[in-house]
Amino acid sequence: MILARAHQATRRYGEVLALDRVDLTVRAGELVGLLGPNGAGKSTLINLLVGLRHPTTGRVELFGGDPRDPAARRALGVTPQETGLPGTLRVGEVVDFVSAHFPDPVPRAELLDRFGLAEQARRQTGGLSGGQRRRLAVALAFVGRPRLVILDEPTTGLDVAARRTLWEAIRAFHAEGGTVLLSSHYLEEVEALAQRVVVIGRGRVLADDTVAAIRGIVGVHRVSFVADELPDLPGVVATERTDGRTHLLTTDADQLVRDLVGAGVPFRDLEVRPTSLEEAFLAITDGDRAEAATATA
Ligand SMILES: Nc1ncnc2c1ncn2[C@@H]1O[C@H](COP(=O)(O)OP(=O)(O)OP(=O)(O)O)[C@@H](O)[C@H]1O
Repeated sequence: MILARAHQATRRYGEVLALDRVDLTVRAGELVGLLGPNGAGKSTLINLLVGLRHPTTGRVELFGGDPRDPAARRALGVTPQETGLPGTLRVGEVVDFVSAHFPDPVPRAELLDRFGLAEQARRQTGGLSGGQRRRLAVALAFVGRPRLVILDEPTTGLDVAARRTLWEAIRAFHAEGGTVLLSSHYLEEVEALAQRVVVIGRGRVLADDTVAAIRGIVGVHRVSFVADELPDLPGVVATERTDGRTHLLTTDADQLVRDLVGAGVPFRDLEVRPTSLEEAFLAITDGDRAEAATATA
């Protein structure tokens, strides 16, 4: 079942083409990561899907209806990139205020506990740290037991521990059958949470696939080991040396290991792993940039 959909959605802001014929489908039960550099169009796409903006051309649907129709947004939870909280209200009061809009809200204590805010229930939101405020803003998206949650860069500005608390809460929601679309700059975050990744660059969808497949598009592996001297080896894309280890990036790890053995290199602690999503992401967006430069030329 499709919960949110963009079909050939284009959005212009004057001269700026923020989204260019974007197709995106989010099905029930999915956890989809929206990944892209600054200005790629992630927030614009999210704003179309949640009904804050309308496409210049093309179509968007939410639960089969028009996102600008409040009825279509009933089972939606959203945390935009920037949110404001009334500074003099206590955390618990803010939760109660939002809860009052829903027929069967998550109990206050349960929600705050899930987002690591139980101890802050009586604190005024104006006195919270930036990270605590952000966690509260994200928690509010979950109050009404939505079927679909859309989060625009939920963990921006959070430290490692706070980010992990948020990841756990998102994972728990997904494990209970919830659907999530989240945008992120943190490639590590998308890798940790999402099954599917949609990579956006300059308003276009560059890739829409599993994390493994996105890595596969680039197909680069990292072969690392400890060795002193290295002969010239074919098929090495890049060489790095850190902490006494040599890291070779290659498109054919099997052949590279055969070559190392064949050349009699006395290596130890061999490790072969796929490149991180971050490396894949940089390769895709660099490719896109190169393509654009060629087109311009
Ligand atoms: N209200 C607006 N008026 C004019 N241009 C806009 C507006 N909103 C966004 N843009 C432009 O549209 C493009 C896409 O912006 P958008 O905020 O969607 O990107 P993003 O991927 O969310 O970026 P970031 O990761 O920096 O939040 C950018 O060039 C941005 O400057």
